[in-house]
Amino acid sequence: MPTHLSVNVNAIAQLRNRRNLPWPSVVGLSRIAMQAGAYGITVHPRPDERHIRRTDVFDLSDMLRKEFPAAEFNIEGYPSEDFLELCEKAKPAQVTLVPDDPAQATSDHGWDVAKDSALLTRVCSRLKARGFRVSLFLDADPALVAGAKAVGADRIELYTGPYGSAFAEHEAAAEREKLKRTAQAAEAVGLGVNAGHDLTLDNLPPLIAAIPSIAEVSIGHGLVAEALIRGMTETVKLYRRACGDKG
Ligand SMILES: CC(=O)[C@@H](O)[C@H](O)COP(=O)(O)O
Ligand SMILES: NCC(=O)COP(=O)(O)O
Repeated sequence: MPTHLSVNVNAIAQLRNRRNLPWPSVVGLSRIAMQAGAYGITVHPRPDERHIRRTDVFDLSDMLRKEFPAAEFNIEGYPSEDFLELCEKAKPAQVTLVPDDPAQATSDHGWDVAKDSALLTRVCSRLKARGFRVSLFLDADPALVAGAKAVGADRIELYTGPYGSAFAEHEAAAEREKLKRTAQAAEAVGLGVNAGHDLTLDNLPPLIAAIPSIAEVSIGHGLVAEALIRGMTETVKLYRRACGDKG
């Protein structure tokens, strides 16, 4: 089975939030992503609503349920009471638990599953009782896998940030190897494997070639950057025409 693509729309919300205007539309662009064959949509609503707002979560959940009933809606975040209640109301297919501090600029590490085992056990059980798949954001370290299994997660999400920022090939190869060994350890104990953070058109194919069993990747920043590049030529032509330029 090919690796599923979940499109993370945080960056679209961040661009929209620059103005008090409704574009670019998070729901509209998610619809386009789904029409293009994405498997699902990912959001990471942060407590300060710097990008995804609570209302986006409900609007996306409604749109996907009505227009793409087979789509996977994936909500990521730190399991505060507010976050858990948001998930319970929005009813995603998957919740990805991330150990982020509210002030953190972006996700930059996975769970310390031993230290947070009581919290994670309680939260996995609560979310799974609602029928949501639970995935735990984890660093590339096979030693962490037993703890993820023990707290009751269904999947792990490999944190690929160090891989995404390793530009020298020998560094990328070393990171890929750690990710591969962690994925193998997870599969050996029956955990599914997702991956995400700073994946791009360049670094994704070698990752999938090394770990073909990755069930799902969630990609936002690189994908949205690529969409802007690929749409620029056509858009400038349209604006030139709007200026009356017939050349
Ligand atoms: C959990 C994870 O890897 C993140 O990539 C996250 O969803 C990105 O968050 P920001 O878009 O806020 O940087
Ligand atoms: N779950 C990881 C994710 O959604 C990736 O986001 P990004 O780093 O590609 O923006």
